[in-house]
Amino acid sequence: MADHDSPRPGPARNDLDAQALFYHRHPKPGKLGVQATKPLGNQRDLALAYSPGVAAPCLEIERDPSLAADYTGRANLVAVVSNGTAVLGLGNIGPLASKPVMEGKAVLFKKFADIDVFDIEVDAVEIDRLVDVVAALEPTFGGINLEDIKAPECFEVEEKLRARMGIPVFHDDQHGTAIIVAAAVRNALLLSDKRIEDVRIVTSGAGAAALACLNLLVSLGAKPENITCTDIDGVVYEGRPGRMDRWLAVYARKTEARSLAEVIDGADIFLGLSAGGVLKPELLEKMAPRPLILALANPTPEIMPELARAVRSDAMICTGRSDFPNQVNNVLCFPYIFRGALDCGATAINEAMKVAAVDAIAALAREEVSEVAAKAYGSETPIFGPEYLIPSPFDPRLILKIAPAVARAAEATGVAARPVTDWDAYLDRLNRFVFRSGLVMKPIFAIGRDSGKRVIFADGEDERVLRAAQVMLEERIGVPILVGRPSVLESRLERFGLRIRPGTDFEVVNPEDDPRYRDYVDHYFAKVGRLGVNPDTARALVRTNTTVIAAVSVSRGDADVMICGLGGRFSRHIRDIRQVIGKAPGVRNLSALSLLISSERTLFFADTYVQESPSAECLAEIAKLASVEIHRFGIKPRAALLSSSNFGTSDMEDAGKLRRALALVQESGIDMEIDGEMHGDAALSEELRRRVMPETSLKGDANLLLFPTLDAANITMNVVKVTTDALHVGPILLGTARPAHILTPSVTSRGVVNMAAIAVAEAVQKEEGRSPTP
Ligand SMILES: NC(=O)C1=CN([C@@H]2O[C@H](COP(=O)(O)OP(=O)(O)OC[C@H]3O[C@@H](n4cnc5c(N)ncnc54)[C@H](OP(=O)(O)O)[C@@H]3O)[C@@H](O)[C@H]2O)C=CC1
Ligand SMILES: CC(=O)C(=O)O
Ligand SMILES: [Mg+2]
Repeated sequence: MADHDSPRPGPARNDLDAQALFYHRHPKPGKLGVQATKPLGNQRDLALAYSPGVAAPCLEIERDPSLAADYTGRANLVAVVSNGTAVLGLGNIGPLASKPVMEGKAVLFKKFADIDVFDIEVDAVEIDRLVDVVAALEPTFGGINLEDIKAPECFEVEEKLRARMGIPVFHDDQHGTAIIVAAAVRNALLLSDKRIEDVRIVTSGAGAAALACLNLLVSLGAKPENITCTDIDGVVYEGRPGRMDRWLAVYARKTEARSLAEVIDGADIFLGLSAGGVLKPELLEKMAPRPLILALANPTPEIMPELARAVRSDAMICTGRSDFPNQVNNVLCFPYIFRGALDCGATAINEAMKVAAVDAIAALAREEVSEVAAKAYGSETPIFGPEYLIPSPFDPRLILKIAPAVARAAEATGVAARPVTDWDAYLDRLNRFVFRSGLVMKPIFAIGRDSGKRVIFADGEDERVLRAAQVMLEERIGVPILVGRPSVLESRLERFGLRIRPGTDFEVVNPEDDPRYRDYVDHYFAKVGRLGVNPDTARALVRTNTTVIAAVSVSRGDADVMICGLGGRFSRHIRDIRQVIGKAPGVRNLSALSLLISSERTLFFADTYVQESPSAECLAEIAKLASVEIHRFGIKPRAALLSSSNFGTSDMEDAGKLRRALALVQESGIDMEIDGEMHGDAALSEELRRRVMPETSLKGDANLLLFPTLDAANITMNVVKVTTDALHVGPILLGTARPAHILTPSVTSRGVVNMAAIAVAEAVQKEEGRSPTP
């Protein structure tokens, strides 16, 4: 094994570490698995997948190697390769310890661009050994993403591999970072009205990332003579003793200056890719007007934005972190540049493709933000300016802009082995990916962030709620109020290693002893006194029934939204909510919507929990309420009324009911795509649907499935959930006067957070009077 500079044994050092360890360990160790993409259910499948059938594709590929893209997963498979010599800011921790980072990169590739990854940690510090190992992997992969390999070795490793391999080789820490930096520089210079040819650049850091950034900036017009590098030993000057390889020598200057303080005078751009805190605020005073400060060291930038801002109010500031504006991080680039490269069978990622990525990213920040993209940014639509120089990593347009730009550049420069032929179909495929990825919840979190909405949890003592409450506080998506006994809450928080504490971090409603008890009883009795509940029972329920307590709290305005149902029967919880919170004005019936997010689709189902056999009127109302909810996710609802009858093939009572519901929705003038009654497969395939109903008013695949009965909806939803390994979000209770949701006993803590976020988003939009309307 390699020598490791800084082994870090021992227990978690802080609360985030503890959570990260738990996250990586449960429910299965690690972040990755392998999934089969073909059925293997019978003897015939086995004969096709393996011997003897597998011989046919083998021989085809032997005859024509390019067919590997048609018969294997190679064309969508990238190796994330590291030898662990420069892992994030952790240094040389070795290949084994780097594995969580490489698995992490793999997950980002998959989530943001649907690219499959094998993470390859190689025990090889010597350049030639590493190069030999990676080059020998060419038959397996469509691309190589080198990661966290230290400078200057990384330069030679990449150079040699690019020369030897016929697939893209891309050192992410160099070029991914450089592309984002170049996009930020381009936009900042537009705002400060400066030309790249004229600007003076000073770096802190002269490693993999810094030198690659400078090379790209020079190729875009920056003048080498306007650039000065500094590193841990100060200014990089000609003849300096110590490391002076051919990559660094390009930027070694003839100068008597020896420190950052001596060279920052008049600089337009500070490029920090070194270590936290190295840029002292007083140095900023010397910079040119409207300077750009790229303080990109992770996790602590070279200077914290607030310190920089205090000295230079005219500065534009970027960091590598997500908690400040202008996050310059290579995650904004590597998934999409590989997407474009793989989709055209690129044999390399060349300069033109990198520049295309820079152009696409920079232009995206200057574009007006669409309604859907705005959801990635929270309630405030970003406007191009000093606080928004580059897009957020969650901007759904990134893949749609960068991948095609890169593929076009590959084609134009002759490195596309399989050029895209049908651009409309390609863009359509990328679009569909964006909306079926796990980013579905992102707009909901963005709406609720920093809203300060108070979420009361009836099951405050439940471990899942305690974990969820901590996440909510960290993610700033609402202020939790927990119904529970303070001593129990304290001891459980301690036991689960959670940091939050009652009183300081969240409010508690103690059912055994709360000063508001009498007021709550009065409030409750006023609601249920004429529903068969006598005063004694009301008093007892306000002590013992935590759903009643939460509902009264929301009804009185002590909380904005409520979450219950982690235990007990749905029917009891909904009775309490009905009685205390009631229905929204104009709503005739409460109903429930469930969301399933799988790798293939995002599907909403209704009514999964409340109305046993909804009437046509009720179904029409469900369609309308569900449509409002789906709009909140930034998704355009496309509804299908499902039946065993396909456009009039049956006269069964339920089929007639669905036809009446369709007519009611259409008559009501609601602007939504809806059709039916139809079979489930016709709903999910426009092609099948058009075969029997060419005039269908529903375009594409339905994403809202409406059922004639609760049984049908609930059974289908659960079967789909298990067979597609989907994430269930819900049930989302529709039609209440204030947001109130009843979870199911199998919910996870992540499910609790998701539902709290949905409730908060609903409260925010209702308050703003801009609840999306169909
Ligand atoms: N935001 C983003 O997307 C990315 C951020 N980074 C960040 O950039 C930094 C460098 O990464 P990378 O280039 O891969 O690493 P390297 O190890 O290749 O380079 C680090 C460079 O920083 C210099 N340096 C270290 N400490 C100091 C200091 N106290 N003062 C001045 N210079 C110093 C080093 O000098 P010497 O060689 O003499 O020690 C070296 O030149 C890390 O903090 C990393 O987190 C990196 C990639 C992407
Ligand atoms: C962001 C990244 O790749 C790094 O810090 O190494
Ligand atoms: Mg890295």
